[in-house]
Amino acid sequence: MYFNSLIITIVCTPNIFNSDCNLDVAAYIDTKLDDPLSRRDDIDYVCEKPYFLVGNFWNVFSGKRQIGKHLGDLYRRFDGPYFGIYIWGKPYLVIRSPDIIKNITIRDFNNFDDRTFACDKKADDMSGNSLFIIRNPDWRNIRNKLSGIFTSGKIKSMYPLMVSNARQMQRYLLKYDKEILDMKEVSGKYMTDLVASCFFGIDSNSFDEQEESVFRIFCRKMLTIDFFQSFRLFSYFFVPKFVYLFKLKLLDTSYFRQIFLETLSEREKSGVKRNDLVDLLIHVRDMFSDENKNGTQFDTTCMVAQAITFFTAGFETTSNLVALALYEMSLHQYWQDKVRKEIFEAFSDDDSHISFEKLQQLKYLDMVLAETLRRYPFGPFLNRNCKADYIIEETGLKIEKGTPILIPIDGLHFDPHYYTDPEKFDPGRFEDGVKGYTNSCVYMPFGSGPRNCIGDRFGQISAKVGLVHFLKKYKVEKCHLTQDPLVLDAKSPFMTPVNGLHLRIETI
Ligand code: HEM
Repeated sequence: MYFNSLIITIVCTPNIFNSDCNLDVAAYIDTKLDDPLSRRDDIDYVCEKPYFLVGNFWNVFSGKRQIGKHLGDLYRRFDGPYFGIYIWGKPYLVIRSPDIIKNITIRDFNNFDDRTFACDKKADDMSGNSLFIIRNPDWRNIRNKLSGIFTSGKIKSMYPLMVSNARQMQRYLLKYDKEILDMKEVSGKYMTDLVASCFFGIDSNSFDEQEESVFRIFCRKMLTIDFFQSFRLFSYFFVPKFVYLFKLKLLDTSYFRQIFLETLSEREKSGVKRNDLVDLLIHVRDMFSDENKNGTQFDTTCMVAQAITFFTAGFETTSNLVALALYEMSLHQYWQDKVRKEIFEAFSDDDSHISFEKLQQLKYLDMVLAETLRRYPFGPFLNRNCKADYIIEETGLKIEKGTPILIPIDGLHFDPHYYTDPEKFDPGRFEDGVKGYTNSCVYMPFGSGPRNCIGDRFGQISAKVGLVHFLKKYKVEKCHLTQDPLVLDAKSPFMTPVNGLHLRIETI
């Protein structure tokens, strides 16, 4: 017992790393650790026994378990509305109850409107201005300005660009009839070209086999998780002090910044319009050019930061979704046939294209995507910072100001209370859509509340365009290189397969 307390004291000491660490919560969790799985009579609160420095994340830091799955494991070990864990000496409150999640992310959002990530404009003006990371009041100001950027109408005007990219993928695949391909790489190329044309206004020609596209090389480089990248990501997520101390940049985005600025200057000189994100951001910047309140002017730096954010937040998430949907359909041919039949029926008589409107009516494709996102939510947990002391009314627990909150999406998505036979790939469970599940906060692949994903519609439409064009011409099958069950990359904070996704493709 004494040893436990000693360890906890040492574990809590590295608050030098976390000036905003909430010591009261730490003390509260300490009192519970004599019997880590015990409960207090008055409140339903249990916590995990932490280890020196790594807290409850040894499996994650040692590369044994993907972070989302690890949080899911913890979720499954406990019941009750929440539990506590330590990460790098800092206490976190993990919420299990959908009702409390709803209150935190929606009803009482004003008290939880920031994420817990490091945000330092001086260390990194790109991530420091990014919508994903920026804190309030700046976030609210920028999100309001961007609210109209991904409406159905705006996405529709980018639809021809998306279709043109999907056709390039179709043509490229012709050469690989009856061969095994890494579909993660193919969907990566498709999404690279799509974001390059829709967000940066350039053709990146990733399917050109003569010479690898420079844009694609930089995309891959930026997203490769080596030791330093892991350290940087980890610091941004869990040890903000390192970011401020070492002036760490979240990502090396200098190439993308240069490309965006070149396109911007060309557009401004020529006045040419392409209905893409560059045009939309120019419009937002010009519309608010007079405003200079709160230091959140939407200037060129802020504009470039959003373009890079949309690119980083949208590219890998969507290409992952495309590849994983194909993977699941290769294992479940019944669903592949059902979706393909629906696609054939939706194409126009001349067989050349599917309209933007019809794309939205593909019910079985929607169900397959919803189920794929349930099984593999790219960002497997949400996080929120508690702005001021807050009482959970259901239980009376006081969450102290500054406490970081985690919402374990994997845990909820695989909870048999909410999903019958959760391990089974069953798109049929979404026959009536996802709304019921989303409203009750048990389905959150795009997050929850006002700080949810701003690009969810863009991501889903881009994925659908790619899949429709793929399935119209090709079948996918499992082969001897296909992982079954799928192995997730434990080194990545995101739910992405390790070593690609190899499938056999065949022309129809
Ligand atoms: C399948 C595709 C995608 C998935 C699964 C996904 C998932 C998510 C999740 C889980 C969040 C956190 C939400 C929260 O904390 O409540 C998020 C935020 C965000 N996503 Fe996505 N996303 C996808 C596509 C996109 C695309 C295509 C874009 C840009 C065009 C985008 C831009 C963003 C941004 C900017 C945020 C931060 C929003 C804010 O803080 O205001 N995402 N996304």
